[in-house]
Amino acid sequence: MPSTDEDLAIQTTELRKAYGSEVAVDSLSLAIESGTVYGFLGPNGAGKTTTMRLLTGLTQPSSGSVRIRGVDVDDRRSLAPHVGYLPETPPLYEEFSAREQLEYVADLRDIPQNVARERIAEYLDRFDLTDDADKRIDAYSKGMQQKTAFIQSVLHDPDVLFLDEPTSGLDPRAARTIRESITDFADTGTTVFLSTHILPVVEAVADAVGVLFDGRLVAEGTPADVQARAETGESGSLEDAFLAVTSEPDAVATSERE
Ligand SMILES: Nc1ncnc2c1ncn2[C@@H]1O[C@H](COP(=O)(O)OP(=O)(O)OP(=O)(O)O)[C@@H](O)[C@H]1O
Repeated sequence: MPSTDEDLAIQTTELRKAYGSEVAVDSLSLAIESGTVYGFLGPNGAGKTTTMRLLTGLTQPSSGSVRIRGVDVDDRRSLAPHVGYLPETPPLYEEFSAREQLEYVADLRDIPQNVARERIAEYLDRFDLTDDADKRIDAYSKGMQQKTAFIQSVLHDPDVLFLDEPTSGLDPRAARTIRESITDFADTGTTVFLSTHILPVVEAVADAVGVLFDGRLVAEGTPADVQARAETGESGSLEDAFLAVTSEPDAVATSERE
């Protein structure tokens, strides 16, 4: 059954972003249904972070449009309660402890204090941060900061979650906790837009994959579809497919349009 606009958590139409003569994102049309975990892949400089910033309204497009849950992305007041974003460089107050940071974000998000305290305690425990929760963030390792940043992006239970390299700097246990959290969110209907270079993470959690190359979407579908279309053979991994479609973008883009 064709999806209607209301079923779409993320919809972009002919999205384009240029910085001077440099076109970072071009002709990007996405239609991502609610509850999907969408793995967004692409080599360095392909335009993934720019896309994330467009999808979260932090950057204005040169042309094209973005709708989140059917609402124009510029309507930030309506969307803020529903959207979570873990950027590449997360904003954390280094002089705060993780607990203070999370309580501060909970307050900004209007989460009632008793609910916030309970939720924060659960997440700190889940991410093995309880013992360090009252230390200043500037004394944290990169991984501890990343875990704190992940928690702050999901504290308000968003319907649409944007994650830019969420497992960056994390040890295997913490990375697994993030993967499990993504799956748990998806099970409760959250849409997760996940940008990462770590293909096994995408293979483990994504229902759909989009591959960006030079600002354009060169392949899209289920991980199995993308592998099949890249003609990497039955034993081909997502990595093989990624390498194939990001070296011959024209061929795949053409087959996508047929
Ligand atoms: N603020 C900016 N001003 C000028 N050019 C920019 C700006 N932001 C991004 N670009 C350019 O846009 C292109 C896409 O960059 P972007 O950071 O979106 O890529 P990416 O896929 O996230 O890369 P990586 O995987 O390395 O993080 C690059 O050529 C980059 O130099």
